[in-house]
Amino acid sequence: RLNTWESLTTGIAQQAKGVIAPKEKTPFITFVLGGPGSGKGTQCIKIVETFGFAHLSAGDLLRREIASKSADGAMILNTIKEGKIVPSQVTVKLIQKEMELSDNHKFLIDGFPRTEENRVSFEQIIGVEPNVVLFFDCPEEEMVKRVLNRNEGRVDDNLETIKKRLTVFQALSLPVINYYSEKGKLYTIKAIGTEDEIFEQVRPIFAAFEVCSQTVG
Ligand SMILES: Nc1ncnc2c1ncn2[C@@H]1O[C@H](COP(=O)(O)OP(=O)(O)OP(=O)(O)O)[C@@H](O)[C@H]1O
Ligand SMILES: Nc1ccn([C@H]2C[C@H](O)[C@@H](COP(=O)(O)O)O2)c(=O)n1
Ligand SMILES: [Mg+2]
Repeated sequence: RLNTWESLTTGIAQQAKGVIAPKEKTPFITFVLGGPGSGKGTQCIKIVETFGFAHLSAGDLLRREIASKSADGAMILNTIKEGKIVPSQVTVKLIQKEMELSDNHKFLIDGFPRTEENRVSFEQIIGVEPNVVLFFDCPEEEMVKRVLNRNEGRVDDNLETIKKRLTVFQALSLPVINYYSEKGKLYTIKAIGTEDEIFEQVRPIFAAFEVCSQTVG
């Protein structure tokens, strides 16, 4: 059986379904990390507009499962309300499905990996490592202010859950960020200022990769 890496590269999964042309380009994967409210989703929209990535938000995929009342929906809802992390197998399978369905080869995977278990599970199931890891580094006070002002009706946008999410971020997500720093893949963005000012730190990172891919051919 082909793993996702092979099927993404060759497009055989899509060809078998007879709907999408073979994928000729190697996947380019960016993980987008940062605490709750650090501005990941906001900046992903700008990256998509400017650089044509497919945006896969792990949180959005999990919320979609809740809304569709799938078998895992109730468990996911309780986990998110508690500010905890959904078992990796569930989240990675949702990401895998989206990657296989996409006809893009450039993926922004937003809010993932949140834990070492997430990270290892992605490597085992998808069989590939990220090319770039972005870290939106934002002071806690600012993150809390932004989340409380977000007003999108999210079940986790309340002070009690935000405090739990910040604790989980410090304990479980920072080690993942340190791991990628040691691997030389981490790009840290100072996530304060206006959305446009922050994007001006993000833009050159992807612009450099665009130049590289054009040079290589
Ligand atoms: N630079 C900024 N200045 C002020 N507000 C911002 C800025 N960037 C984003 N916001 C706002 O802050 C809130 C949180 O942003 P966003 O949803 O992008 O964060 P996130 O990192 O995706 O959070 P989460 O992990 O909870 O999904 C949103 O209401 C957004 O409009
Ligand atoms: N890798 C992930 C991503 C998200 N979740 C759960 C727990 C988060 O608090 C919630 C919301 O995610 P966000 O929209 O803030 O990225 O979804 C998870 O368990 N694992
Ligand atoms: Mg988000």
